[in-house]
Amino acid sequence: MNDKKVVGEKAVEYVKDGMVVGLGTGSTVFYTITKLGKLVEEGLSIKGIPTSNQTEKLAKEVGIPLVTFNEIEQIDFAIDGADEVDDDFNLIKGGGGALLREKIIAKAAKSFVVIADPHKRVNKLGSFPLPVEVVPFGYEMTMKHIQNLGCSPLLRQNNGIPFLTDNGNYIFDCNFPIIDQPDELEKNLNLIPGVVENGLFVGMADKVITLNKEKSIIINGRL
Ligand SMILES: O=C[C@H](O)[C@H](O)[C@H](O)COP(=O)(O)O
Repeated sequence: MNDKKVVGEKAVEYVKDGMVVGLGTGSTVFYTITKLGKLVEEGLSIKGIPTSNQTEKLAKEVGIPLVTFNEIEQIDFAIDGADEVDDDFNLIKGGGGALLREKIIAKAAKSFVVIADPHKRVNKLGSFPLPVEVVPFGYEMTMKHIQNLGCSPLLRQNNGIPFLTDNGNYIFDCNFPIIDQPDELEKNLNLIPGVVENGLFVGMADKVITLNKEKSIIINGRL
């Protein structure tokens, strides 16, 4: 079994009948959502709230009933992947461009569980370029302000056309040197006019499910 499947399916064990479940985005949580779909078919009663159009489509395909924010008071449990996880369980997310909705859902969840194959574990964040979502208006100027924080921002593109998030925004992938103070950087980025959100998730993960070198499941965190 591949690593993503192992951690992705492990997270499902925390999902209980009656829960509203935040459904993350990406190739790891794909396995979580697929497995949840099977359990729903067998009688598990949950409602999902998706973090992207891609996840909404997948959840519908596998038969998970979905809700929107106007139908719920809170999210019981959110499950998502990450691009990097540091020793303090801070994350870089947004490799797939879904960081804004992912952060809204993680923040709204009573518990937020991250599933990460071992390659995602780092001592300090920063090897993976940090995704920063910006509004298209004035993005050239927004880029300069981001650059002044000490990175080289690269506008994410597909065949020469700017990548658009589900929210109609652009993404800058920002190469910072090692990120020593992710909490400070997260705040400073979000103070720039034009920045909608950035992919630093600081102090948000309650639990991280990963594998050790021997491929045994390791579960760390606060839950
Ligand atoms: O925007 C995408 C998300 O933040 C993903 O959770 C992250 O990129 C990890 O994705 P994957 O599980 O495909 O590595």
